[in-house]
Amino acid sequence: MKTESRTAETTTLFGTLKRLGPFVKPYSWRLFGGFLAALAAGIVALAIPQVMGELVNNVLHPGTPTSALLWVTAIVAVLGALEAFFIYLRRVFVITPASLLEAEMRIGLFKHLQQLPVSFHDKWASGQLLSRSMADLSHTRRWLAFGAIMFVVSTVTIIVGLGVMFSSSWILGVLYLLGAIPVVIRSFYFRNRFRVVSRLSQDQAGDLATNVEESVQGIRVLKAFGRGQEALDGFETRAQTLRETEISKAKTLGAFLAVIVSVPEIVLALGLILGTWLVVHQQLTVGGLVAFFATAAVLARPVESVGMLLGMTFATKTALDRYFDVRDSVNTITSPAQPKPFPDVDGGTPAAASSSKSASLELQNVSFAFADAPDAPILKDVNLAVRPGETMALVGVTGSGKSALCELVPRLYDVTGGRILLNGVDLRELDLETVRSRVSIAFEDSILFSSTVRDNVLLGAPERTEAALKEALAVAEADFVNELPEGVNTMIGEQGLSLSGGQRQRLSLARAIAAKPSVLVLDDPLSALDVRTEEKVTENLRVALQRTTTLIVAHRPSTVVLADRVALLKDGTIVDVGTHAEMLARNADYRDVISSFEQAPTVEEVL
Ligand SMILES: Nc1ncnc2c1ncn2[C@@H]1O[C@H](COP(=O)(O)OP(=O)(O)OP(=O)(O)O)[C@@H](O)[C@H]1O
Repeated sequence: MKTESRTAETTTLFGTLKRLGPFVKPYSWRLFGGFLAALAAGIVALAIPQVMGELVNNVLHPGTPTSALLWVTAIVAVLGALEAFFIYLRRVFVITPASLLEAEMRIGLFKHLQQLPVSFHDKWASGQLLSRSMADLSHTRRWLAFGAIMFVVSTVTIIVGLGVMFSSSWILGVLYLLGAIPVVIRSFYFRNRFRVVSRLSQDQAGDLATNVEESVQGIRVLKAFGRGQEALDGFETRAQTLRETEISKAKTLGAFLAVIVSVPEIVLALGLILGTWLVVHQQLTVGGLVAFFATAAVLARPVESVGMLLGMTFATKTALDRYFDVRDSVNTITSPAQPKPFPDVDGGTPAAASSSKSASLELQNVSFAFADAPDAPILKDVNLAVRPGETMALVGVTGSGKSALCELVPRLYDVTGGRILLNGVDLRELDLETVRSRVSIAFEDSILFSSTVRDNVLLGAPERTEAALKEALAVAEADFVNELPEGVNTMIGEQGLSLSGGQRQRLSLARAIAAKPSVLVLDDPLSALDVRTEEKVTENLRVALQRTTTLIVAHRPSTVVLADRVALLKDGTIVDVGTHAEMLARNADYRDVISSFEQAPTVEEVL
């Protein structure tokens, strides 16, 4: 299983939230408007108890005219309506920017994922990337639209409310403030514990998503081998682990909430005793006591929600840390600051340099090791020169590094030593996009996207014409597309029609051909074809790609024979290059490899 790098918890809450700044900046005025609206709602809510205090002190006494009573009631009702209006206004202000910000961050992440090298994707499990781009960003949106604003507003409301309480009675105010001490102490413990447990739960949710994805992708294998129960058991264990973490998270929050809710209640009970004593000793008016308790009642909600909002803020910090883990991953395969123009060996002007002009391909002392095994190079001191327009077959036993070598040519990985030249220029000195438009590759595992046959084949084509489509399909012997329900407009891929392995390979090959590359790299793209079709395709390729430099990984003598020359890869290096006949005559290793291709499996091998 892929294990992405989980960064240690080194960032502070402020440090992480600060990184939202550039994303928030375009919407700062609207978010500020939302904050003001929420603040106004809080202040209006606080004004209601004051009006009630006035009511008790100055209005409610024997002989009060009904009109005065109606006036006060009307004021309370208007204040209530105003509070509701400001809450509505907050939503209007923040919902659009928060959802836009979420979409932008998501698109930014996707763009970054597209740019990151294959070595990054080798390490990171898809479920982790999925949960970071979906759940973590939804969490951030909810926090921004509600949590952040309400956290600030609740804090301000509590501070203002405390001021109001002090103005009613400083003794009661001090009592209320003393209640904050256990809450503050508790919140430190809460912060540390909640941070750990919320990170754990978000990571485990990502692992679970990976688990679902792998099981769905491998459903045929699980069914065929009767391993459904095992997969279910594995999933259940992970789901249970996540559930336990969620419970632990809820318990942590619950324990904190218990303190944050019960302490003010206890303080209020003590306040009632003290307040009554103060009223009896005429150090406080009845109206003042009513206003104090009404304010405390209004503060009960922000005090309670501040705990929840703190939890939400820490969970958002975790979500953002997870998001930036990916955004901070450095793209190691980039264009140089000043790329050289693609060298046009035919001597034409750059404008005339069509992408279908062939180029020479040369590997000079190339070595390569995967990032997770830097001390075990797959390729060592590889030297190989493919002339413009030449077809070079690459032959070697399984696991000898043929695919690794192929993937170096379009810079899916970078060499760890030596260099690869296109028309004499190091790939790393050329613009990356240019390299990838000049080099096209077809893999053994053909990946098709949920789209039409046409879109899949013309994915990298410089001209998306009918002629280019037909030509590529013809060379790849993919005439089966005419039999599909809607021909080239038939939807294929995960959301469309399923194709056989050989059909998929031919479409993948057609895609590489339609790109009209200068260098075509074919990493065993014919392995799923029957021998006759493979021969036909190889023959077509020879005719159609006369001007295209081709490096083809071959597993069948029929393909090798049609190549101009063959290179033998052994122990991570090219040990011999020559025509098929020359190699057969002089190289015992080559004869071994070729005969292993031809040999029918023995009874033991079959069993
Ligand atoms: N991402 C990776 N990280 C580490 N090692 C890898 C990675 N991908 C492949 N390898 C290893 O590199 C070696 C060469 O693999 P490669 O796929 O290039 O061989 P190959 O010659 O194309 O094999 P085959 O003919 O079976 O396709 C293998 O030992 C393989 O296990």
